[in-house]
Parts: sequence; C-alpha cells; structure tokens
Amino acid sequence: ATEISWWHAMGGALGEATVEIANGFNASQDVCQITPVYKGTYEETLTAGIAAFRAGEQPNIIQVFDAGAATVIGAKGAVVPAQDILENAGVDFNIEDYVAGVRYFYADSDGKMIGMPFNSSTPILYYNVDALEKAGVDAPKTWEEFIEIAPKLKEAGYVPLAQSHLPWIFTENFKSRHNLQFATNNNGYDGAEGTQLVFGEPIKNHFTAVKGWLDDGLFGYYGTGWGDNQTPFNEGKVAMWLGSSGSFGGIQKTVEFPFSATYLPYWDAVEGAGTGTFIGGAALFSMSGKPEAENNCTASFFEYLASPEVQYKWHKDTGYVPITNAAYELAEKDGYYKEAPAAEIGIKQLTLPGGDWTKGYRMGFYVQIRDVMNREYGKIMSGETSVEDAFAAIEDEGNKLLERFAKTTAN
Ligand SMILES: O=P(O)(O)OC[C@H](O)CO
Repeated sequence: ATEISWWHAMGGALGEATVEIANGFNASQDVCQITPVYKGTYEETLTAGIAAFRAGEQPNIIQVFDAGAATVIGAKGAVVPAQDILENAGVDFNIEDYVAGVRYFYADSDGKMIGMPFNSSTPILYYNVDALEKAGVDAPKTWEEFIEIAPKLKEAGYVPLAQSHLPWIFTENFKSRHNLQFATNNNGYDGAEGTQLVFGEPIKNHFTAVKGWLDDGLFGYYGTGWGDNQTPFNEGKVAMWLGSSGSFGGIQKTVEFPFSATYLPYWDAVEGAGTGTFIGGAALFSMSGKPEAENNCTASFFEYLASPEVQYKWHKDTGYVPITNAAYELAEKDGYYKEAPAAEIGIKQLTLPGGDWTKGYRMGFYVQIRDVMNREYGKIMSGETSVEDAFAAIEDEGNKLLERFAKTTAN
C-alpha cells in the first residue's frame, strides 16, 4: 500500500479518537496506509512542520490550528490546497456541503479551500450543575448577569469562573461575540499589506473587569497552557469554565459531577453584541513536494474523514462540531441532541446571527502575536502593568509582526 504520514496535535482522549479515525481508514481499503504521529501542542506541531518543510522532510498531512492558518496559507509553496488535492484525485467536492461557519475559514481570498476542515470548535461556557444548584443560580447569558451570580458561587465555596486561553476566548472571540473589528483590511482577509490590530474601549473595559474579578476572588487564572485552567474545573474547584466545545468528550470521561454547557457570555452594554463566535480548532493541510500516488491517498483520507458517519462519531467522541451539513443532520436524526443537549451548543453558537466582524480573522505570525498577548495579559493579572499599557504593547509588537509577515509574502 502507499504510505502517508499525518502529524497532529491531539493528545489524551482526543488522541485516542484521532488514532481511531486513522485505523478506520486503514481498515476501509487496502490501497493506502496512514500513520498518525502526535507532535505535541498546536504550537509545537506547527514549529515541527515548518522545520521539517525547510529540511525537505515534511509529512503528507499536518494539522494546523486557527492561529497558524494564515502563516501556513501565506508560506509560498508549502501546501497544496485541499480543494486541488481532492479534485485532482477525482473526488466530488462541493464547498456548500460544509457548514457555513467552517466553509471559508481555511479558504484563500478567492474562496478556494486550502485547509481541509477537521476539528472545528468554538469556546462555550461549561458549568458544574451541582455548584450552580448549591449557589441557587443559573448560568449567565451576559457578563452583567455573571456579576450578579459570581458572589453567590464564591459564597458556596467555588471559584466562580476560569477560562482556557485569554487570546482565544477574551480577545479573538470577544471580538466576534460583540461584532467588533479585530484588524484593518477586513480583519486581514483583504491582504497582509497594511493589516494592523484594532483594539477599542470594550475589550479594554473587559480586561479591567476581569482583573477586578480576579482581585475579588470571582475569577481564577492558573496559567497560559491549554490545559492549565481546565484542571481546577475538572477537579470541582471552579464552578464554570470557558473552553473549547472540543473538550466535551474529555470532560465527560473525567469529571465526577453532572455538567452542562451554554453560550459564551457577552456584555449586553456593548451595542450589537450577542453575535456568533469564530470557528476554532484546526484544519489539515496537505504539504507540497509529494508524489501523485501519495497525494491521491491524502485525498482518499480527506474524503473518508468528511463522511457523515466518521464526522458524527468524531463529534460524539470529542465535542468538535460536525463539519458538514450531512453530518449535522445525521446527529439530529439519530436523536443525539435530545440525549446530550449541551453537545449542540458549539454548533448552535457558530450559527447565531453574524455581523461584519464574525467571519474570522487572517493574520500572519499570529501565533507570535498570541505569545505577546499572553505575556501582557499575565502582567495585567499580576498587577505588573495597566490594561492601557498592556494593549499599547500588544499593538506595538503585534503590528510589527504583521508588517514583517507582509514583507515575507510581498512579491
Ligand atoms: O482546543 P481547540 O482544538 O478547540 O482549539 C482552540 C483554539 O481555536 C486553538 O487556537
């Protein structure tokens, strides 16, 4: 059989579900054999992929997260568009088969699909049902409601809230949930040249509020690593946790209390707020420089993983949203959301009414911009810097990174 390799960043319960997909594909035919290789976090996998590409040792397929997508799409000659891979192999492809939020996130400016959507998520609010009952409160829809209930959760013995990743949830998705511009040039989609970050009062006010909650014991901040802030929720210390819909499966396997989920809160005071969130998670990119037989196997694998049955199982195992309309319909028909209504929150949030600024963002070197944010947000939390100075530093360093990226892609 023709052998292909797949570098991914799915650890723990997600890793097991990933290996199951690869095994399922290998068992479904005898022309191709795929080998999944776990390369660490999203950041580590991307770094390993870039280094391998430079050394001419790239895998056939690499999983790249939302934050790294622009860098990979903009790196000349590094990837072959998923749409070309599929069409060259004679696989039927219709972008309309993919759910609306997923369709264009990994596409180029002409609407061609470059990355194959795989694990699509969005940040949602998980809550410990026992904790909320003990405090006699409901999960908040808005941050104004959170301010009302948080002291009661604290009194009941819990840290009311934690979140998984400040750049992802309180920056990127803060922007989409409030339909606020995140970058010039149409959030970066109109080209790297001249793209600059846009921050305004609402996000600064939000960070001022969050720091106040932290100081009052109403918010927990346990670090910048992807899992750092989930552990205290899983352990029952934190009552509510903002995290990936793709964490659903892992939470289900781990926690000993009943849990549920609802939408990411927004500030009612911000005009036009309550819009849908960005698609998160990652896509699969087919790396260039591979023989046709291998590219055809990559196409077969993409076709396999997008099939309704495989998507539905993956959605059930993990909590990542179904990427095709057919898979979503299959989950509905099967009665899955009657059995587990919280499992539908992610996809429902993605399909909430949108606005000018809810499509996504496209910024090169954005992984490094997240590092700057994490550093500065950490300093806000520890009291080392003010909200105003932190955002000034993020704008200054972030915009320099964007300018550098624009130079690398200019002809
Ligand atoms: O944890 P995931 O896979 O849902 O990804 C979250 C973010 O979108 C990654 O940047």
